[in-house]
Amino acid sequence: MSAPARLAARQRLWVAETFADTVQGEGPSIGAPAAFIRLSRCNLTCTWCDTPYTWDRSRFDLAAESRRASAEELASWALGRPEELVVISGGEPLLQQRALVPLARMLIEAGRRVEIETNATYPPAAELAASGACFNVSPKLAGSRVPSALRIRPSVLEAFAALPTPRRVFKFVVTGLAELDEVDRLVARHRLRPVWVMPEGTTPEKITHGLRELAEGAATRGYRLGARLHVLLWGDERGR
Ligand SMILES: Nc1nc2[nH]cc(C(=O)O)c2c(=O)[nH]1
Ligand code: SF4
Ligand SMILES: [Mg+2]
Repeated sequence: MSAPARLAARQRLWVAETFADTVQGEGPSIGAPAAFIRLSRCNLTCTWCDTPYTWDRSRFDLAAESRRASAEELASWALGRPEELVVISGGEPLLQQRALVPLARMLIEAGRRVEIETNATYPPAAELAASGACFNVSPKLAGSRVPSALRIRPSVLEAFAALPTPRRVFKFVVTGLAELDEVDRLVARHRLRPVWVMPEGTTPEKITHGLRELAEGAATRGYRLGARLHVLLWGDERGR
């Protein structure tokens, strides 16, 4: 490793948890065995968020819910695992994207695939986009109850849309059939393709019900239906 690379590898990130022995539950790699690095902190406050321990100071002690770890330490944990896919989620991982660059690079150089889950409010830095990581870009809808100006950033959507197709997909958590019209408007306005929609929910029953509700509307629009497979398998279990 060169001296600048060694320095970069020492950059530290706020981490909520690392876990493996699971599958990527969302998006194009659904079903793939995956190791997860969940970063702490988020800039949004979605009502239905299933990881409030990464951001909600009113309910959680974030100092107790997170630790600082270097990019090198996190890469070494993931490279000690057999899973080929490493998913970096949060929280909002792009809040810490400077330190994500060396992490993504180390993983990809070692032959891993990296997917970054993002809420589409921060544009990807050129170095991160060039690292070979793929982005599962998930803009939030009105059902999140986050004010529109905070959750929809047109220039960010356009920056992701400008990346080569295999590097990013757009993914929407939908709380009901009516929200597909809102997805349509965003998709048309910012030319977002390919699109995955998946039902909101933290129980297998709710996901199954949501899938049935969305199936026809998604197919008509040419959207892919995503299950949130980990919820079908393990419900709301943490670390899955
Ligand atoms: N298995 C599993 N797959 C996931 N894909 C995206 C997740 C996320 O929390 O962003 C997630 C998660 O929490 N678990
Ligand atoms: S953007 Fe994601 S992590 Fe942040 S509050 Fe919304 S659902 Fe939770
Ligand atoms: Mg999750």
